[in-house]
Amino acid sequence: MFLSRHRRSSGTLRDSILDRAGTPFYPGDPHGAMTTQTLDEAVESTAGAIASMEIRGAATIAAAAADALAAQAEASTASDPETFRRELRAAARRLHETRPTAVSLPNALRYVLRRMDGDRGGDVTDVDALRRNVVGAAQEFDDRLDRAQEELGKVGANRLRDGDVVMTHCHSTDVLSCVEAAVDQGKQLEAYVKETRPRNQGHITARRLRELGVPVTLIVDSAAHRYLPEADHVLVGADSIAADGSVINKIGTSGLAVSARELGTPIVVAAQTIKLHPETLTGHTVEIETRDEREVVDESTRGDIGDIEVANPAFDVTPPRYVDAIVTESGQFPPESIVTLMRELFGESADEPWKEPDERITH
Ligand SMILES: O=C(COP(=O)(O)O)[C@H](O)[C@H](O)COP(=O)(O)O
Repeated sequence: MFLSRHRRSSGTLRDSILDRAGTPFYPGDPHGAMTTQTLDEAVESTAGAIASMEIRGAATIAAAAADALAAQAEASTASDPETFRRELRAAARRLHETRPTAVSLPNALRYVLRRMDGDRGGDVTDVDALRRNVVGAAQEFDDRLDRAQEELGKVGANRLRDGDVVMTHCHSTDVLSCVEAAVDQGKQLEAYVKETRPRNQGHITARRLRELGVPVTLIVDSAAHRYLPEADHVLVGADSIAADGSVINKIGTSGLAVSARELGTPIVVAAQTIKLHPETLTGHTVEIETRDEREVVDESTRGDIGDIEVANPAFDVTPPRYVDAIVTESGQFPPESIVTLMRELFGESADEPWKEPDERITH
């Protein structure tokens, strides 16, 4: 199915890493008792690929993390349930520490770990039953991601009319799903695609849109204001959505949204509900990742410029007043009402099942 291909562009990498055998348990684990156990190579490779952005984009990261937990479960040689559970928690911690901003990552880990004991609440005494639960939950998570992306695509497509021009920022598989559904309905669309410095994810979007038959004009980020009057919609994805409706997405989204509001162009955020950040319900803020300055200036340019600061935040926060609609698999919402959906899906608090029981705090 095409929708899976949106999200699984890192599939070759993921498939190859799932074949490899175990490596020594990672040294950062504070629990000395774990040092004789192993983290599967698939966990290490996936964590490395997420950190280096070979696997990137919130939905793709979430699917890769769930798959890595399944690989850990399949490879585990634990002889008793408590050792197995500790291994899975350690694998989840390794994945969790890779990138801080996309909440789809901890939400994926929560989904799988909460189902590890099935409905027996910690009483499972058989390692094989735990293994089956983890593998089954990871598969179920993947299937739900695919379905959610397909459903939200249909909702987003309803906002797009034949002949519309969209402007995009970064590369979002949720956004592409909306465009694909509109194209499937026979609508002709055109796109202005922002290149999205410093990593140029706009180039991926441009390629995918071309594959869908959408004519693309690639523009530098600073040309957005110049071309916005020709766009009918700004379409962006999200890494996290906070309880107040703020949207955390690739750096440059907030400036684009302010420009679009000024010029009267509607801003639509395409985001499956795994992008809702449950910890923001209790006042926590979303950490914005800062990445290496070499993404912005190469070493020879750095040498020429001399002794200056280079800042490279990967994401920014768009306040809800600049967002017209958040499109999810459960329908579209004004940003201010997303909190209701968040409470429905996550309750009032978010647990951290990757932590050892004695380290957990209630949010
Ligand atoms: O900001 C990015 C990617 O940032 P990075 O390239 O730094 O990971 C995307 O807009 C969201 O993750 C949504 O993507 P999706 O809709 O595919 O989940």
